[in-house]
Amino acid sequence: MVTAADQETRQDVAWAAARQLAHEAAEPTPPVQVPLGRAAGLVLADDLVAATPLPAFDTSAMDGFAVAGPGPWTIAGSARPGRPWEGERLADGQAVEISTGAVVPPGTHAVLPVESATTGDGQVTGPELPGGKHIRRTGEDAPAGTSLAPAGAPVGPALLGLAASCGYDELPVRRRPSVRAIVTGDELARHGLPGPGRVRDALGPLLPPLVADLGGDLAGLAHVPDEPDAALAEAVTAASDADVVVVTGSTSVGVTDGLRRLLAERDARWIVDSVASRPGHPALLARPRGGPYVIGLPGNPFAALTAAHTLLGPLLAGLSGRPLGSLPQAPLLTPIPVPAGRTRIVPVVWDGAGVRALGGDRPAFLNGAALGDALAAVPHGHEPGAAVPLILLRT
Ligand SMILES: Nc1nc2c(c(=O)[nH]1)N[C@H]1C(S)=C(S)[C@@H](COP(=O)(O)OP(=O)(O)OC[C@H]3O[C@@H](n4cnc5c(N)ncnc54)[C@H](O)[C@@H]3O)O[C@H]1N2
Ligand code: MOO
Repeated sequence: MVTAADQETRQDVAWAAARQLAHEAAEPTPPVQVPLGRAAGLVLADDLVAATPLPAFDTSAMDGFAVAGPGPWTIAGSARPGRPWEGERLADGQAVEISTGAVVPPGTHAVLPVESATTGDGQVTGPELPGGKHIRRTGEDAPAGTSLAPAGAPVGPALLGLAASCGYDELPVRRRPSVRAIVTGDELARHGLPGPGRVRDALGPLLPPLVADLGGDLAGLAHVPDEPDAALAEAVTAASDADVVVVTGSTSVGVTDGLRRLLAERDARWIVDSVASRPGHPALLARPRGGPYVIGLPGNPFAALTAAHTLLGPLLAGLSGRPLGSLPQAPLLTPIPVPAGRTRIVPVVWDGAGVRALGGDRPAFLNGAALGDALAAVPHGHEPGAAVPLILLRT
């Protein structure tokens, strides 16, 4: 439970509140206009509005005959996509051979599909059709001026196609925020087997795809020794061209964990200074005066992964103008003990009507997360079968 005093100090912030605070702290990057071909994966900076009615003209939904009045009908020409019928208005008793997607001539009552039509001697016959049958009317999908997607919507394949259908050549978007990562730890090895006093760096390989999944552009990743403190200070200064600096393995209170000392020296504004979650408790988010946002992820790899989803994901969403949205939920079928006042983050897999905890989730062990479909955020007092929020790990 977060008390008013905790909110003031930003310590032990409840897990859901930490996500919210990280999102709210972000000032969105400025909008830019980019050609459609470069907009995929970015976020709309403005509503996407239909400039014309959609469809923009009455169009045939079938290959067949546009007919006027009761049959039989005399065939008076043809209408093809991009090549409308040249007459002015179809008179009763007339028909025009028409293709799907062609302009429906004025005066048309309905389109008779070719499968229902009988032709001969320049005439066509067929069953009586209700007015408007097989005609897609102007503006039937959306009248001009309709807002089709709100600012903050991610630009995916369908949105790009929709924008093109509306006649857009460029879109107003926000660029992906840039991230620089600093991995600290004198014990870390980047190749070969772990052994006494020697830990393989798990976060160097984990961070680039994670940053991309969370909506950022990783501009660089540096390995920095624990001591002296000046090494971390220099690395953070060198990373200040990014929107966000992520530092791993320096969040705790030991002599080799200098991040909090550095943030104090730089008069940083605290946004989150530890989260009431397990793992990921020492995670932090602060902003030194005049510098980029700084996120501290715990050195334990699974703790770092959960903390990135808690703080980095929402911060990047806010920077790119995406709403935080509510998380999907599913019943968690496995009993999970959760200490009072904490949220446990556990890897889960889909299992029929709900999700099942996988295990393999001690703070330094990524086995469960490597195989999981999602991370479940489990509150204190959870009963098996009750729904919990999920952070999806696969799409
Ligand atoms: N007195 C206290 N000590 C600790 C506390 C505390 O509240 N009081 N919190 C513990 C928790 S919880 C965590 S999590 C860690 C966080 O520590 P740091 O972020 O400062 O990280 P380190 O101490 O450097 O490393 C912790 C652990 O993780 C290993 N590590 C570090 N980086 C990597 C990497 N890139 N790849 C793989 N493994 C890594 C490191 O060897 C340590 O074993 O603090 C606790 N202590
Ligand atoms: O909470 Mo730490 O983040 O246990 O590993």
